[in-house]
Amino acid sequence: MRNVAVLGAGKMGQAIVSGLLRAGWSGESVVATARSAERAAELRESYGIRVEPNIEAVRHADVVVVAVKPQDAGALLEELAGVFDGGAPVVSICAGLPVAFFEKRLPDETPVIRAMPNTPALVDEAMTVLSPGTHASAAHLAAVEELFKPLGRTLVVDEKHQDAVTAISGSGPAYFYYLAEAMTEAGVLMGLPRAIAKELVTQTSLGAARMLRESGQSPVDLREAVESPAGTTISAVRQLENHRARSAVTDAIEAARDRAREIAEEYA
Ligand SMILES: NC(=O)C1=CN([C@@H]2O[C@H](COP(=O)(O)OP(=O)(O)OC[C@H]3O[C@@H](n4cnc5c(N)ncnc54)[C@H](O)[C@@H]3O)[C@@H](O)[C@H]2O)C=CC1
Ligand SMILES: O=C(O)[C@@H]1CCC=N1
Repeated sequence: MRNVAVLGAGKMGQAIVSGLLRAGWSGESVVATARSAERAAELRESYGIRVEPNIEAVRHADVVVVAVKPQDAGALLEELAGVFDGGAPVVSICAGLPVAFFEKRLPDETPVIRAMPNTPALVDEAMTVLSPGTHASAAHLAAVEELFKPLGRTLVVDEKHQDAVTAISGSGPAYFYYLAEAMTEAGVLMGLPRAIAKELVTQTSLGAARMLRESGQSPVDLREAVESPAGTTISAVRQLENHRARSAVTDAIEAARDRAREIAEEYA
């Protein structure tokens, strides 16, 4: 693939663009679209990429990434009707919207791939999960996977899992930031300077994430190794259990999954 078009380069689209450029794509090969002239200028200046109207952007694209909000996807596809011939694979990162939403609105046999990345793409640590649509061949899927690989890790799952994926890894960074915020505030409450509390939380998050990745141990084993008998950690964990934190996490993630399902129904 030589040319990629990112339609609707907002927060996630911009993260993808920045990752592609770090991976060696030239500014000439990446075209983005934006709704305002200010945003277009900002993208051109920051990344040296081309910013064009949607109908121009798709013309020479070898892959088209739809990165608008789900509620804007229908209007965007209407704009492309009669212009986009369906020759290039279309990758949707829209939460909730099924492959069928795109297949219904794009030319017959357009290869569509549903993808769920996350914002750590900005530091090449994204989790991107891909699901091929009806007309996406193994070659299309492999090419799109190659596109996302430099941004972090990739996985392929059946589309039926995408709402759960969205709830876990798509939204997931926000849950960690929420915990990081709460831990930092707790440090400040106990008298730590905010900058020190933040550094403690940040390094502890990184260390814990690397242990999960590199130790081969389960989260339970890793937690038990920190919990000394009658020690400090078990006292904290008892409070988390008392406050039903595990149940809150499960309910929160189910709510994200349910919202993805609602989005599909709202915009079908
Ligand atoms: N923010 C996140 O962490 C993640 C977001 N997503 C998905 O990515 C998509 C975008 O989300 P964000 O980047 O957070 O939203 P955003 O609002 O920052 O970006 C969307 C951009 O699309 C632009 N846009 C809308 N209609 C347009 C059109 N017709 N032509 C050109 N530009 C248009 C908007 O002006 C905006 O800049 C959503 O569908 C979301 O579900 C997926 C994974 C993670
Ligand atoms: O909150 C959202 O709807 C998007 C999808 C996953 C992350 N952000």
